[in-house]
Parts: sequence; structure tokens; C-alpha cells
Amino acid sequence: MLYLVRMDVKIPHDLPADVAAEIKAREKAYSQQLQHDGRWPHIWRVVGEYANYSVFDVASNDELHELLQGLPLFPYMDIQVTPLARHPSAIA
Ligand SMILES: O=C(O)CC1=CCC(=O)O1
Repeated sequence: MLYLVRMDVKIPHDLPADVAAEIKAREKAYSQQLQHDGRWPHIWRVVGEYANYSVFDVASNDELHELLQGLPLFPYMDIQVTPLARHPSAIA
């Protein structure tokens, strides 16, 4: 199942810079692991915003929820999830 996910990152200004940097490093490693195993096939920066659009390819709503909850930046993000279905005009 495919899901379009928008993540808006809102790190509090009073979070110490070293703490923020450590969380971002863990976020990158977590994301890249899921990209390598195929469950996070796309991640794109939204131009001019601290946000991304991502596509997840997972087996269920529950699996997606587990993955999103495991994001180190999860406490500092607003997340919108759009489930995707095959378009009848799609050729691939
Ligand atoms: O910077 C972001 O958009 C948040 C994020 C998600 C995965 C990642 O590596 O950074």
C-alpha cells in the first residue's frame, strides 16, 4: 500500500542546538535505513519550507503508524497522511 505523507518540522527554538543536531542525525539514519529496505521510496524537500513530501510503501495503516511514530523528529512534526489508490488511467 502506498501513502503520500507530508511532514512539517517544528523544532522549538529553545531546544539546544546540540540536542537538535543529534535528533536530526538519528532521523537521517532512520530514514535512510527505510529507504534502503524499500519502505520509504521517495522523500522530497518542499521548496522554501522545513517540510517534506514522502511516499511510503508498507503493508498496512498500522505499519505506517509504527514507522512514523518511530521517527526521532516525531515529537516535533505535524504529519498528514494520504492513502493512495491506483488511478484508472495509469499505464504503469
Ligand atoms: O528534514 C525533514 O524533512 C525531516 C526528515 C525526515 C526524514 C529525514 O531524514 O529528515
